[in-house]
Amino acid sequence: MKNFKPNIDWQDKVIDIKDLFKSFGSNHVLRGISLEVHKGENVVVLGRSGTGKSVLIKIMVGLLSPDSGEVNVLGKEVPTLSVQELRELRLRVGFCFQNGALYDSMTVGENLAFPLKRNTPGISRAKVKEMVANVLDAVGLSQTLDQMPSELSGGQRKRIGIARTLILRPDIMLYDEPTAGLDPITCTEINNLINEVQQRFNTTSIIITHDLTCAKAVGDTIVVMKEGKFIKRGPFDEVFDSNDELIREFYDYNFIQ
Ligand SMILES: Nc1ncnc2c1ncn2[C@@H]1O[C@H](COP(=O)(O)OP(=O)(O)OP(=O)(O)O)[C@@H](O)[C@H]1O
Repeated sequence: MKNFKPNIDWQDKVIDIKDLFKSFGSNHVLRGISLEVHKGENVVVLGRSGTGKSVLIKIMVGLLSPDSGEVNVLGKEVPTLSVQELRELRLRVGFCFQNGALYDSMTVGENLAFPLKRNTPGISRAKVKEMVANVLDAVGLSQTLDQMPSELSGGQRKRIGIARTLILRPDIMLYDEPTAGLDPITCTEINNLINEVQQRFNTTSIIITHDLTCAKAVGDTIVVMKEGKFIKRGPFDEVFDSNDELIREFYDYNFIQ
């Protein structure tokens, strides 16, 4: 449970998706998805493998186009955007990859400086240094500045991956399976970090996961996806305090893993 009250603006829809459909040939992946995400809200998308979570995320940032439906992200109708406009949008939507996607040949500090230098032409060395130090402090890993990624634990790599996304100060953070492959204690640390990011930077986040413990710890709202549709939506306790056959099935599946 969170030890703070998230500052969510329920009037401000940062993501507004209506009746989204997407098929690949005869594979009908998204079958009428609607989703509202508000400023400052952590929304968890729970669903088994292959239900279309990644397809949904890709449509949100214009990497795939929908067959029909509306996709509004940060006030922009994504399917109508030009290549340049999509580039600008993607800078405001930070994607945290499952494995952190760090460059093995660069130190932690260089890994963090890289996106900053690439996306902020003319930024001074002093400013880069300051921002790298700030973001490392935010993820609690200041001591790793000069280390190589290979010297980090799995959990530390995840934290640095999050820091590397955070350094561009995105409006939206997308976390893809943030706790996959981690032991329970490290999972808790990552869940805490996701909450700290929400509290400290007031970002809006979408967290894709199969992990119910993670969903419970970080989600203000949980949406459960099954066969291309959202079958439930609400706070964790509401969604899982349910005798609904479909939800029980998901719950049982999760704990057998
Ligand atoms: N570019 C594509 N071309 C054709 N089919 C695709 C494409 N991208 C995804 N799919 C199909 O869409 C379905 C949903 O895939 P998706 O990757 O979104 O699942 P997921 O819910 O993210 O699963 P996981 O949790 O395993 O990552 C799958 O059947 C996949 O094969």
